[in-house]
Amino acid sequence: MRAVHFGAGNIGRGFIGLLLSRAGYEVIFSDVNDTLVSELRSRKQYTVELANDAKDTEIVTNVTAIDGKNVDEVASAVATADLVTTAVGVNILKHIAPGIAKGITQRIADGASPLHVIACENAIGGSAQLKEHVFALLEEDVRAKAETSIYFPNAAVDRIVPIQHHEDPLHVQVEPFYEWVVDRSQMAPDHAEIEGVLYVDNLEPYIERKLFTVNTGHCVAAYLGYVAGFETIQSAIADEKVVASVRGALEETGAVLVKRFGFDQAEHDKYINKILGRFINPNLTDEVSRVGRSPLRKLSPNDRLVRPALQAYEYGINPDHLALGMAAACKFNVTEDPEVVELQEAIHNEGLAAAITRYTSIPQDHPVHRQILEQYETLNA
Ligand SMILES: NC(=O)c1ccc[n+]([C@@H]2O[C@H](COP(=O)([O-])OP(=O)(O)OC[C@H]3O[C@@H](n4cnc5c(N)ncnc54)[C@H](O)[C@@H]3O)[C@@H](O)[C@H]2O)c1
Ligand SMILES: O=P(O)(O)OC[C@@H](O)[C@@H](O)[C@H](O)[C@H](O)CO
Repeated sequence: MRAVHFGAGNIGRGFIGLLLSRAGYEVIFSDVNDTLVSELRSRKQYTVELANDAKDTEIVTNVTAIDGKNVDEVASAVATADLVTTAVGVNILKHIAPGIAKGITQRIADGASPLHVIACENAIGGSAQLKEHVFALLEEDVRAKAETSIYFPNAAVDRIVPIQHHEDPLHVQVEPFYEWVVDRSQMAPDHAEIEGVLYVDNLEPYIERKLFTVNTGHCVAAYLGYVAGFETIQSAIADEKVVASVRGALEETGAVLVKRFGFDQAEHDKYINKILGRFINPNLTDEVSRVGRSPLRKLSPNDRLVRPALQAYEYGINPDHLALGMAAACKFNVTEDPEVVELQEAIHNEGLAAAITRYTSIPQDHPVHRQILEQYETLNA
């Protein structure tokens, strides 16, 4: 069995590639990073190290790579693959769509078997977004056939993999915990199961619980940690004020999740504590610059801050800590990040109120908008 996985980065090597290799797939990574591609091609294996006290390691074998910049090479790999997965970043999905579309066109012409394409990105409906990009590039007759033979089940993936700083560019350190949940209702009826993946009939509670707990808590810690002068999540979360605000934000998203999905409150409280424990992991060093990266994506209407804050408001839950997180995002000034530069320029040129509306879509007369401005003033003070 062959899997083509887009993105040989942290989660690609440290989680998806590892699980697919363990499950018996030959994993063909497609990446635009020449070093990663040539190292994977020549060595055909790499090491994953667990961030536990024993620093356990596992060698991932049966892997190789192709140049993601070469659309024909990508298309040929997709045309003959048994599975396609991605972990490139949700904003990059449109850039990998041409190779996937060309590969689907080839495999349909060859009469190949049905295919699952699973986007493992931090987003609601990641695979559905990829499908839209891909289908927009297909000829009408191919699109009609692809509708019944190419499946794009949505997924939720959870494993903290920081930026790596090792001599070996392939070595990757990961936290011990992982969870990969795939929406079975969007798959072919006789689909093969990957060991280690949880298949569910309704992904919504899983993806929202993950995104609005792990990722909401993470980015609130990153933004408030940055404002308080901390460089890592581990040092930020050790600060009493930061952790109290993170917990506050997770109580707000938790109240929304309990109402929306009927989760048991006590179970959800345990889930929150478990997530906070993962953030603290002393064997990991996770920089606030990574966790807060792409603030415009994180401030967008369907993402980890705005969506639960507006849902909270609708339910009569005060999203004060989420507003604080959004205010802190507006102070996140890691200038190597193009989204930070754009946000800071917008704040400078249009003013904070207009910039918040532009990126969050929250109108200026909305009470949550007012809360963000108030929290920004609190941070100034
Ligand atoms: N790191 C984590 O803790 C974590 C956990 C869960 C989910 N995620 C999600 O996984 C995705 C990847 O995150 P990451 O941390 O691994 O990022 P990363 O930057 O380490 O990896 C992304 C990889 O994609 C490659 N890439 C970029 N453009 C490409 C293209 N056109 N074709 C092929 N490859 C391309 C990059 O070169 C890089 O190697 C994101 O959506 C992220 O939200 C990350
Ligand atoms: O990858 P992002 O930028 O969406 O979010 C940054 C982190 O919160 C994220 O990568 C987590 O480490 C991960 O989602 C844990 O499962």
